[in-house]
Amino acid sequence: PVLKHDIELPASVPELLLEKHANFLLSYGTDKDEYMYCMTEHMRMSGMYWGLTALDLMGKLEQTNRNEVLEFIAQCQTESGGIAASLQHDPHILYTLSAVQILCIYNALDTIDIEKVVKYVKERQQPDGSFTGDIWGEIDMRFSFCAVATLSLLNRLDVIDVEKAVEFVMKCMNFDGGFGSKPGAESHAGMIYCSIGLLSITGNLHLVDADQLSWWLCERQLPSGGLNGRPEKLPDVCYSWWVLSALTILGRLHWVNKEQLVKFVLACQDTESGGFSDRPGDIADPFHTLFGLTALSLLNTDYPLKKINPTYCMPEYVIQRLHLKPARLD
Ligand SMILES: COc1ccc(S(=O)(=O)N2Cc3cc(C#N)ccc3N(Cc3cncn3C)C[C@H]2Cc2ccccc2)cc1
Ligand SMILES: [Zn+2]
Repeated sequence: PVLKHDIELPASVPELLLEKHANFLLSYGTDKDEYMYCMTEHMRMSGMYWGLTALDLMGKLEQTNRNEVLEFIAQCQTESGGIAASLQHDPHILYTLSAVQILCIYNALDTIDIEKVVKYVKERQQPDGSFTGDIWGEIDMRFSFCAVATLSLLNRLDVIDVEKAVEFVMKCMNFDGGFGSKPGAESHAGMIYCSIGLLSITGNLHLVDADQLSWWLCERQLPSGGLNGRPEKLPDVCYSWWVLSALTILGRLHWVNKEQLVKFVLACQDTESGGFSDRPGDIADPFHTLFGLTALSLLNTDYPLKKINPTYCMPEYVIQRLHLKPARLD
């Protein structure tokens, strides 16, 4: 039987509904007893990072409540130095990165105790170079990226063993040129973004086979123009980010069909509520709204969006303000 791994795009797709997306994000999760507000509490810090980065790309950051966000982040830093997703939650490296990203965008790093954040991240590194997400010990290459991205944003990469960190990432490389979450795990676009991002920050892109890996990444594009995360999977707008950012760092963004992908991304807009969903017709959320906008930013469309930095997934002007120069292959 022919398995269906793609979708049909509608004949015509809407232009970028920028104002609708801004309103969708500005009002998302404000109603405290709304279902989504409760469901997203466990990842609130990341949800705020996705929303604020998307709003900044659209030039709407001044419409956000800066003081309220900074106050919330200060309250989420725990005794350990790590930062939690929400009040009374346990700290985790995922949310520590999201918090530091938000503070860099607001240019307000003095809101938290930087030294204690640095100590928390340093404590996550294992003898084999890998990183745990929190004190419970789960190892995942995503956490290596979070650790290196966080410390480099704070200009404190000196506190960890970068060479061992790179060594662990390279142990996660597979024969197809891709990367998995642990040594032996199958290649996945999200893990390729994390590994290439870490190699970009640490200046080790020479360790990968750019052609083989870029070929695997371009294989993610389907007839609908959308990108999936693994072979045989359906297209999803958030994979536009994982794949396009890695291809941009590898200097091979031009290998994807830009027109078809732009059409797919625009088809994922929710014309009623605003926001983007993973595929046309699904429910919009802040995560896919950010990654729909970052795809259009990376693809250099004529839409009025700020440039996104492919390594940090933060506005380019913020990375420049921090004097950071993550490596790219040209
Ligand atoms: C919709 O039920 C969910 C399921 C999981 C999660 S999650 O574990 O917190 N998380 C973040 C995430 C946030 C939102 C939003 N708003 C929506 C989805 C989504 N996914 C799930 C997803 C995305 N594409 C398809 N799928 C199924 C990724 C996941 C893992 C992830 C976390 C951080 C950075 C990258 C990836 C949240 C909601
Ligand atoms: Zn998705």
